[in-house]
Amino acid sequence: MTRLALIAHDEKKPDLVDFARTHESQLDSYELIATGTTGKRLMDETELEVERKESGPLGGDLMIGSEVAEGALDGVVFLRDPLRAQPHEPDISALLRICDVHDTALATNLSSAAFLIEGLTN
Ligand SMILES: O=C(CO)COP(=O)(O)O
Repeated sequence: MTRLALIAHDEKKPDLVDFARTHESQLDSYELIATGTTGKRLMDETELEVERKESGPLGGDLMIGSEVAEGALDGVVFLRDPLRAQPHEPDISALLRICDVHDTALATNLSSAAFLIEGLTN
């Protein structure tokens, strides 16, 4: 089964929820994981089932990165806030890096996220 991670920084969470609603039937056929607060928002605001990891600043990005390293994930949608520095920037960099190390599909904005899930379906 396709396993996809969904993550968004606070300013981008509404965009991710909208994205998840738009693609809900497709996402519903995947195993979804998310960082803590993102996962809660998705579960509260859509019908999707999401396995929640720790919140990003508490290690959630690293937990998702470890799944990438294990080859357990088919893709990562990570709507980063490009306009604000995050306290856990090293963890964010680590996640992006490990996606590149393992050639795991990674989308960091909505346009590429749409391509990513289209690609996962085909
Ligand atoms: O900070 C995050 C990703 O770097 C997201 O974490 P939350 O989903 O817990 O807000």
